[in-house]
Amino acid sequence: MKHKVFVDGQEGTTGLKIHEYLAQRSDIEWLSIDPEKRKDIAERSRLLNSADLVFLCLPDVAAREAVSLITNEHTRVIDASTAHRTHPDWAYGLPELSPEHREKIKHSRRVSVPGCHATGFIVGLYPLVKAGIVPADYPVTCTSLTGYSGGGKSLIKKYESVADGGLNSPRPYALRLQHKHLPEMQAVTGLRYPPAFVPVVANYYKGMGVMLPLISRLLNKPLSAAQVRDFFAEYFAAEKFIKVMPYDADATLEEGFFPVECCNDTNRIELFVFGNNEQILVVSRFDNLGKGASGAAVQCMNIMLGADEAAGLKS
Ligand SMILES: NC(=O)C1=CN([C@@H]2O[C@H](COP(=O)(O)OP(=O)(O)OC[C@H]3O[C@@H](n4cnc5c(N)ncnc54)[C@H](OP(=O)(O)O)[C@@H]3O)[C@@H](O)[C@H]2O)C=CC1
Ligand SMILES: CC(=O)N[C@@H](CCC(=O)OP(=O)(O)O)C(=O)O
Repeated sequence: MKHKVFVDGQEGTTGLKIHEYLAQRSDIEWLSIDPEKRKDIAERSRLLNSADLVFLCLPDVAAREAVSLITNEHTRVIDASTAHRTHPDWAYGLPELSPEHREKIKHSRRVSVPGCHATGFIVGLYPLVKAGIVPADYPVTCTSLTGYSGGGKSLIKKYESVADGGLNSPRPYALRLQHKHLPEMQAVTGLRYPPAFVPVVANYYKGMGVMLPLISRLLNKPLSAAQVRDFFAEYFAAEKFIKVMPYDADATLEEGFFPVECCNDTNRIELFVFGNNEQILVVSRFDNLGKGASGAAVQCMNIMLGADEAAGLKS
């Protein structure tokens, strides 16, 4: 039996990528919308209600609207937007966090795909808070480097338009420290206060490095960087898409510099721990359009449909 799948927002960055992932799948019947009608509410509504599963690859407002257009009990939804990530009735689409997260995704009719920055942050912090190593009131800071495709069609156009130019150097943004991923970062990890989070976008297409510094003596259990690395290795041992890198990871650097594009075109997160007995730096590296968006959405779909979780995805 084929599963009928519709992507609302099929012409966008995330939607096109999902199509790429699913085009060769023999278990999927693709319901396509006439590009001319992609914002026609009646046509969207017809397709949303005809599908077994829909991906919402839309701005938040349009994603909320799409959900309101679904009037049957059957259609299952995977939303790539920020709209439902902390909604208690929605599953958070990061199955690697715990068996409970994976189970909730499997049985849910509504799944929200994590934000790209949030993905790297939560993978590095959730296990440490859960184990009581990082206290819930820890003063967490984070800096995250992303390629410009993270900003969707409009940012891609801006970076790639010769006329605009002038975007060569990295640009920190969300400097009011109120980035839209903060609610999920705080809610999913169980932190008492939101982190001080600074994203930086730079002039390359895709690839992320999310950096989370910790000070050992401020932890509940003052582990060294090497011990934190071993903790992660055990925590994620069974996970196909999370690769905990060796502690002594200098060999993976380029003359001391950290390359952020090494996981591009995969659904893999590489988790590094650098540092010493006092200072710890947790870094996650992944493709913002892979595990940071479309790859994660397809992984959730696989879980929901009872298919091989890794089907069509590169680890
Ligand atoms: N890019 C990334 O790395 C990530 C993106 N996301 C999230 O996924 C969602 C999609 O992002 P992305 O693909 O990058 O965005 P894009 O801007 O590239 O694509 C969004 C698409 O939605 C279409 N659209 C807008 N409004 C409507 C509407 N009312 N009805 C139907 N279609 C509509 C747009 O149409 P048009 O073609 O006319 O512009 C466009 O094709 C966003 O919420 C984003 O925040 C999440 C994680 C990472
Ligand atoms: C470079 C850039 O602008 N990136 C986007 C994040 C992309 C993403 O994860 O968006 P969602 O929150 O919708 O998932 C931003 O920081 O807003």
